[in-house]
Amino acid sequence: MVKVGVNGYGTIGKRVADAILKNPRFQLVGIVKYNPDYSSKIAFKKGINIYVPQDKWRDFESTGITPKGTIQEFLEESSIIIDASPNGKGAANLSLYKGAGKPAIFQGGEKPEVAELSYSTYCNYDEAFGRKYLRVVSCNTTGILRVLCALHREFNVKRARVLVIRRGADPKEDARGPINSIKLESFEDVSHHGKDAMLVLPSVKIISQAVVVPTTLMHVQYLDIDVASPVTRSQVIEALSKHARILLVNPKKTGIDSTSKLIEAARDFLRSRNDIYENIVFENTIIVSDNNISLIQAIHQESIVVPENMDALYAIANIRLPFEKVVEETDRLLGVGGLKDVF
Ligand SMILES: NC(=O)C1=CN([C@@H]2O[C@H](COP(=O)(O)OP(=O)(O)OC[C@H]3O[C@@H](n4cnc5c(N)ncnc54)[C@H](O)[C@@H]3O)[C@@H](O)[C@H]2O)C=CC1
Ligand SMILES: O=C(OP(=O)(O)O)[C@H](O)COP(=O)(O)O
Repeated sequence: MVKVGVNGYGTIGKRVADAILKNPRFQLVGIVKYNPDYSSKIAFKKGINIYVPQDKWRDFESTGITPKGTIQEFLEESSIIIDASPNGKGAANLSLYKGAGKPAIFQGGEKPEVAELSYSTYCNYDEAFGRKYLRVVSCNTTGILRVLCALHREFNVKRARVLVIRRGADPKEDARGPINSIKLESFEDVSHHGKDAMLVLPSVKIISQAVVVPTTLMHVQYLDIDVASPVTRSQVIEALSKHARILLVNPKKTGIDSTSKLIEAARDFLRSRNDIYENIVFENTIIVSDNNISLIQAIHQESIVVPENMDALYAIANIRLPFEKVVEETDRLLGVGGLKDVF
């Protein structure tokens, strides 16, 4: 078993740690926690090893948590690190990983330069082998790239424009906003998603813009895509349906026409943490005209990148399986696609 450590146990780190626990190819060495908060206590009670900064050791002990070791020991005992630290902190952590000679997978909140390759399974899985540092692109970018690369495999995508309607905060982030506003994501003309997506899929011209809305459940995206030659709507539906990580939902049949109902369905389905690993494409919104395709999809920001982090582990651990096999294995262990039965 390949020994994997998770540095940072927030929204992404706790989900990736749980995914590692489900996969017999990998052993979760433990997590690094920086404060003895409620999530440290829950992880400790679940039997997960907790590594801490040396100067925080007593704080953890005084709340009843016995650390397994220090960050230095975490680095020594892990063969691969998944860095799930807050935006920008991964770049500082890189020197720790380099010092310990350990490969690492970073998240999309880091600048691309943190890693050798910005990564998204449906697009550049094969390029990830032999790399020491990978960066799984952000949640919106992952959602965009899954659709673009699923279509690119069949129809040769030429250009895409994307409007990202971005959630304001994750459910636990009670200090973020906006509260009563729809806000431009930045002062720039475009958002980072298109530029990021082009690092992974350079042959396609991708432009994105984003607004931020007062909701915590999911992002919503509008994609407008040109392919090389005319296609039909049924060809597009067939191409998207080939992939378990893209789920078509028909609002007329299911009554699901919102992010809140999607999350409720995931809750009722007893998905852990009501996670939705799949892009949810609203089937009625797929419009195809000649060589142009447009659609609206919802992306569960807290969990969408978990499958891609797991696939990236195979590549960085040099477990050389074909694309289809690694995707099937990750999806089966996480239960990706299971929601299809209820939609
Ligand atoms: N939350 C989301 O919707 C998504 C986040 N991401 C990316 O994943 C990364 C992590 O984001 P979240 O899990 O949301 O953050 P988070 O704030 O929920 O969790 C980060 C955790 O890292 C810990 N930490 C603090 N200093 C650290 C350090 N120096 N090194 C390692 N960990 C440290 C924090 O205590 C916290 O528990 C970011 O790059 C973010 O952009 C990607 C996709 C979706
Ligand atoms: O990767 C995400 O969004 P993004 O794809 O819009 O950059 C996550 O929702 C994290 O966003 P945050 O940096 O607002 O916490």
